[in-house]
Amino acid sequence: MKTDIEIAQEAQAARIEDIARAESIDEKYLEQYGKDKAKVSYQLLKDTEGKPDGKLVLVTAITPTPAGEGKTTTSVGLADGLKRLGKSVAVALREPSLGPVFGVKGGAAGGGYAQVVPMEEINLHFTGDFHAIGAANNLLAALIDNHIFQGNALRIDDKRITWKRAVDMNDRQLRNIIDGLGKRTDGRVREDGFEITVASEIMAVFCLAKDLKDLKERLARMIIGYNMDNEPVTAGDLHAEGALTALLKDALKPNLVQTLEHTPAFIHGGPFANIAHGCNSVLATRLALRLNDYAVTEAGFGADLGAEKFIDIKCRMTGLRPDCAVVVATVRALKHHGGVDKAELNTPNVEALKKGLPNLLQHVENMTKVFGLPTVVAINRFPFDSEEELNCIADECKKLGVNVVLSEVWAKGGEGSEALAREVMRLCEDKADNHFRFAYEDSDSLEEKLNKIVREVYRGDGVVLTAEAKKQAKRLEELGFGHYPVCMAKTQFSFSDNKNLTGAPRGFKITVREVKVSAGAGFIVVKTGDIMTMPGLPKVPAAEHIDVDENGKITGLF
Ligand SMILES: Nc1ncnc2c1ncn2[C@@H]1O[C@H](COP(=O)(O)OP(=O)(O)O)[C@@H](O)[C@H]1O
Ligand SMILES: O=COP(=O)(O)O
Ligand SMILES: [Mg+2]
Repeated sequence: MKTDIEIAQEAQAARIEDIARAESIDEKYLEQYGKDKAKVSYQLLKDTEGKPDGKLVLVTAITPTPAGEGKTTTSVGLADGLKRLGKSVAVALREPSLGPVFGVKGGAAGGGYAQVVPMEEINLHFTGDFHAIGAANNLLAALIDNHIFQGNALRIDDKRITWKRAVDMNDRQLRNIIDGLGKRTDGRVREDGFEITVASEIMAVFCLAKDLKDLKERLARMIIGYNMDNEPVTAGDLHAEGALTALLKDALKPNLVQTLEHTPAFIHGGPFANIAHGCNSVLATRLALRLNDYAVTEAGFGADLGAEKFIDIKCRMTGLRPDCAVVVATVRALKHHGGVDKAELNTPNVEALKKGLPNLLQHVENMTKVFGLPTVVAINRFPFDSEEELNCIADECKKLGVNVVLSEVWAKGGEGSEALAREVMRLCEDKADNHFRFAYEDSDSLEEKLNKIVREVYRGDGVVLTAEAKKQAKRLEELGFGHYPVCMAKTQFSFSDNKNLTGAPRGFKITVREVKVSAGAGFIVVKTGDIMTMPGLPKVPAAEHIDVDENGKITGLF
């Protein structure tokens, strides 16, 4: 079997202007970045106002193993399958972060014969959006410290600066730092720290902004910390929003590339779903919907994270509504939830598989009952899955009335998802079965929102706020942010806040240790357990297996 990068490098991609033409994107909206990448002006959305949108398909998954269970791969393959059935379709995905690319997980361009191309460029610098977001984040950080150095007219309390510096890398060494060292003219000494760019509030603002004006207004509202009277200080107070918007103006245009089967792919923005809201930009989703009968989009990690935030944050803010949901499940992840060690996941084990099924069933119940969406389980077939294991999942699901289809997109591309594509089309057409709802209401208090998510989605016994978190929550409600939706920052490896509690755990509480408002993004970030916004590299980083030959050909990217 060829590697992902070998398959991608052998691909005969169409010229990006031909992909755009097939999407009826007039060349006046298209800015090419080479022969196989382009940006599409958001003006196209304004100029096609009133044109009906296509159907929105949300792809989520069960609680993943660290390698991931194939949401991106399935999203790409499903879009290819819908195209094979004659539908106009696009896939809308997030841009990969260099953290996982050089860390554990690898790239985020799909896999096998269900990939977006040019895979190396998409996984590395792409069109520079993350660099622009990082620069904007760090310009604001520099303006904060410079304001203090130049006399601190806003009386910023340097013990209450909530704004972090950012870099798109897994670098634990930068989590907690002291800077401003040196001579008096070298700055003011203070505790500081970095978060990974995908956790920056600017990334969230970028992904939720509906146009350039909204982007700038949101940037101005971002709270960077508090003054000596514990009053919020915003980026607008520092007159930063104009410069930040200048840095982001071009990045805000969604990127257009293609799948191996020349299906259009809008790839834009990249928040992780454990430490951020986990969805690609609203602009990219809207473009995919406006130009096609179907838009297939992914929300990160398991349905307890990405799908919950897609619904309770992105849909709540935009009015978007999924027409159906696809829950990706794998034999290996179900065996993992059945207690099998990583080294044994390729060994057939039906008993363990059955023990892991409750994790799948809980995610399916959440999508159908908590969020009211027509749902299908896509079993993402891996090479070492046995027929007996695959039949076991299908039989158990059917016994419980769970809709399930086998997906073979990794091995076969779009041909491997035609059955899934047909089921998705059926679910989207059957509006009677769509009872979309949020997990909580705007009017719920912050603690009520948290308890509804933990009890209804995670099936926990509720939340416990530390004394510090309680103080922060009270202050945010006093400041009028209590009606904001919440963005749960939680481990992706468990419904609980303990990554070792696999399967469908019960009898646990979620400990909230920090509550911080992202006033520009319009939600409250709730840090649980020991979740961190600056991941670290593993013992053997993927970076060690990446190389480039004398002709510039990259190997080892996956
Ligand atoms: N059916 C499959 N067989 C083999 N490898 C797969 C399959 N599906 C996905 N992968 C690989 O697993 C990893 C995670 O896939 P991805 O689609 O990124 O998952 P997610 O989006 O859920 O994190 C990628 O390296 C991808 O190539
Ligand atoms: O935010 C995480 O996204 P994936 O689940 O696609 O890795
Ligand atoms: Mg993915």
